Amino acid sequence: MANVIKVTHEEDFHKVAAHIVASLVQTSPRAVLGLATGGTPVGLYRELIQIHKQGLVSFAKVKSYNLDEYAGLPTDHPASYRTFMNEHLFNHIDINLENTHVPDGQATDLDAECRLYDEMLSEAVIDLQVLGIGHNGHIGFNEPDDSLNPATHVVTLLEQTREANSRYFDSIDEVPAQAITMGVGSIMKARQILLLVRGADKAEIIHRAVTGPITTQCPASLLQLHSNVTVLLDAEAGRLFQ
Ligand SMILES: O=P(O)(O)OC[C@H]1O[C@](O)(CO)[C@@H](O)[C@@H]1O
Repeated sequence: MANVIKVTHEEDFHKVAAHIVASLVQTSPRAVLGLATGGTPVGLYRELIQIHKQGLVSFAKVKSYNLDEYAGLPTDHPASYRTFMNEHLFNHIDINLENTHVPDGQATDLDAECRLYDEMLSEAVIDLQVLGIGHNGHIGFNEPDDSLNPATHVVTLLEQTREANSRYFDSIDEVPAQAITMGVGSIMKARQILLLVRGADKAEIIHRAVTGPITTQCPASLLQLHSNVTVLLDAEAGRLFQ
């Protein structure tokens, strides 16, 4: 059963999330973080930058692994997840960029890139994996399906996901059709998971993921099998929880 935390005030959402991440790094300066992109963790990263600037936490020895990256998008494209991470976090803290890992969506052999990413992951246990959830229950880019791939793999994005993410592109036609994503096996291997969920439009899917059946049709529901999951909800996303 996940530890569900519901916050009333929006600003507290980001502060609580940042407190969880920063406390870990303060006690374990060599922590390995699994990081997520999307709109949800932007406030968390903003708070972490603040805490770092106040001299309260250093990321100098931290390693990070991101969940996913679009296939075929140049690394320096404004909507690439590498650009997202650099702009929203890495460029503003003392992390060594060489210790940050995002799958290379530009690799000519994407399957080989997936194997390489898995090899790196197998050498590093993720201490804390930050996650968001898609409207269809996806985590990373692991879309609902009859079966799920546990390892890093190339995924064809569902139309619904491309539509949701088109806000970062000039038009939906520019959203790549495919992405590389860490698999659910790698996600589940993290020692601790912090699932961040905001907004009324996520209320039903997060309720289903936490209290509904464990099914590959809602990849986030597999997190019910993990022993150390914190689900952080804002008031709107948590409206179906008592
Ligand atoms: O936080 P958002 O923008 O709603 O995105 C939710 C999820 O969708 C993804 O961006 C992938 O579409 C995930 O990386 C993220 O956790």
